[in-house]
Amino acid sequence: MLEPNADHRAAVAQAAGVAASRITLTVMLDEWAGADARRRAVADTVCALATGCASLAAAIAEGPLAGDLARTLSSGEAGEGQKALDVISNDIVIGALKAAPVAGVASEENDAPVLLDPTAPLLVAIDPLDGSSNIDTDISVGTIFAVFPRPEGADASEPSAFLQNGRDMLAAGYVVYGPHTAMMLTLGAGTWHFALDRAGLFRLVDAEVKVKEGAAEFAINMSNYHHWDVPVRDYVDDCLAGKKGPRERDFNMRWVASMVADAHRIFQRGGIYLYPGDGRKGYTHGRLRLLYEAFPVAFLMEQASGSATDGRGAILDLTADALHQRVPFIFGSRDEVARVSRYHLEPNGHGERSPLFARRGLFI
Ligand SMILES: O=P(O)(O)OC[C@H]1O[C@](O)(COP(=O)(O)O)[C@@H](O)[C@@H]1O
Ligand SMILES: [Mg+2]
Ligand SMILES: [Mg+2]
Repeated sequence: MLEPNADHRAAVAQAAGVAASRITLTVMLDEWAGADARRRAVADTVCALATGCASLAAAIAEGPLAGDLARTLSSGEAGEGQKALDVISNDIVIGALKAAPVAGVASEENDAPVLLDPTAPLLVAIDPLDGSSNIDTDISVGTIFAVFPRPEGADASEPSAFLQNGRDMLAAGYVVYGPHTAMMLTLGAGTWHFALDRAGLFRLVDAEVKVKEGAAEFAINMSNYHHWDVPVRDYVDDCLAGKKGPRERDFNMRWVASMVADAHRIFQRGGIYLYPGDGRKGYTHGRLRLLYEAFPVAFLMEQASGSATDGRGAILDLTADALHQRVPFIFGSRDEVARVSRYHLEPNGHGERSPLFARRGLFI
């Protein structure tokens, strides 16, 4: 049987030029929390989430050997039917959060908040499994989470407790279950990158993640081109025009259809992700959910010198007005996100755009 042993791993690490042993998430969190009670609560919550995600990684790694994880249990609007693995993921992460100081959980998989310890200081918003359309194809999926304070006196079983501003978030992160399992985490002072080892520990890869500028790579589901509004079409047209267009360089395109995997690539090499609102029924505000998809990724991005917008303003300046609210979501390298914002905010020719390339159309 091919079972990688410690020697094998050390050899790989040596060959890759990295240290074989790295500082763990638990140690980082412990150091960060110190004697501060609020920080300690956040650290315990992130630890609980990490434990849940490590078990989930093991279940996902078994694939079809763990049963038909991709079987559809119910169909939903916007192609979001619930799959078996969605439900398993939800049970695992909520089960793990029972050990943390969390009053309630707003999950993509539950219509209403799930009440845990009503007097606890924190709330968690979570997408237990992002990219569920990819389960049966062995493509990366993920978990996305946001940690909020429980407002004074708020009842965590009520959606209103969760309807907070993006800048109220205390911590946010995601775990991507790819060829290796990785976590991106922010506690509000930078973005940290970890990888899961075979013993189930998240080990530090980079404590100063920075999203590069100047990348020529965009991610969008091109099949929706004819449903987009003018600013988004103009932006993509300009990228597609390549060297002969206003951008004067060729662009590459990627679309994993697991937002976490697209985000993870952008953290590694820059670029931009767009899921705008479009003309299809149910897609006026795009597809992604504000509380547990856009907020956490926007927080991670801003803490890594990237940015995130709905086309009009920073995602983190929004205040949620419904638990499962959708939002047009554009994030990535700061220069590209700023450019897309200009296309939205400057209807007549997008600032520096040459009239040769200007499209006439209705500004939304
Ligand atoms: O199939 P589409 O419309 O391109 O949508 C893909 C997008 O939908 C999502 O999968 C939504 O996440 P869920 O799997 O949690 O519903 C994003 O991760 C992804 O970018
Ligand atoms: Mg999702
Ligand atoms: Mg999901």
